[in-house]
Amino acid sequence: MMQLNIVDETSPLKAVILGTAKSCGPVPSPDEAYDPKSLEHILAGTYPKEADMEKEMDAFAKVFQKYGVEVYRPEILQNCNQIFARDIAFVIEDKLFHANILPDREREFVAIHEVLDKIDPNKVIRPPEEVHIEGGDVMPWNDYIFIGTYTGPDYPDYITARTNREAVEYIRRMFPYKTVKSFELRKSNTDPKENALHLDCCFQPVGKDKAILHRNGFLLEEEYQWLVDHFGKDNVFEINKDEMYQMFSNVFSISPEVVVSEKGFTRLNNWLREQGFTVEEIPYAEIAKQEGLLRCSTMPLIRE
Ligand SMILES: NC(=O)NCCC[C@H](N)C(=O)O
Repeated sequence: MMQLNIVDETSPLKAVILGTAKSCGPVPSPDEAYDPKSLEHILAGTYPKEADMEKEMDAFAKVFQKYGVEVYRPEILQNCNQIFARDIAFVIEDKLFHANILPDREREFVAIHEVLDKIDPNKVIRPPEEVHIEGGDVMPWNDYIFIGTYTGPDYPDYITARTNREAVEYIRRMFPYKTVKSFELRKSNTDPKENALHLDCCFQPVGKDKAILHRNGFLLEEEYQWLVDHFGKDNVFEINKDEMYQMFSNVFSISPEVVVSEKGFTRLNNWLREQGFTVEEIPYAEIAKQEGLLRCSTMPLIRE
């Protein structure tokens, strides 16, 4: 049996699911897109090619190999985009939650059966139907659980709003001894620069006490300010609109000292190195065209 353990975003990684770009299907039609950045590239004729994305994911897998991380891959489903393993499930402490994801993406979950078979069935939990939640919005951070949400009355109009009020209440009920802190995110179905698709598209902790953050991703100034105060202004790397669009906040921590990042994120990578991090740079700009990057492509199972 696999003993799951995730209580933060950065402790040394032991086991992870990494998505796959294999057999991800033809270029979607504009009405099949479920995020504005994919839509932009579909319309411009620049949607990423499977072979290019596979190369990027291979580079990511090699970094895991270098650090001795056990990597699981989903079973390949025909013509199914399975790159973003993050959203289909998430682990908090020793439990794996089966996300109530956008219906367009539900098919992706069954493909991780190799991992599910190794987990005590009592530790695999499916929230009730009214709880909409995706792993990109969920971040355990020691005594806290951070959750990105959108609770406006027009929630049903946004295909980019994936985690609702019921989800925040549900996680509070499941973890009464943790502080569940929710953040209202800015949503747009059409403009990727005005859309924080998930919390990890505008914020992520790195190391033990630092964070990458984008103010405009948050709808409420006081919630953004809470994060600045929590980490301390000097520990926050503020990114601009274009950097959020490039997915600067979606790097991935292998440990408190090692961060995997995109090779073109020069300003961020320099800052990380100045702070003492080892930065493992890989190419990931093709996958970035689908409004997801490195954190989105992983689903951590065990951190030490
Ligand atoms: N955690 C994430 O932000 N995941 C990225 C998911 C991108 C995918 N195109 C989606 O819209 O679901």
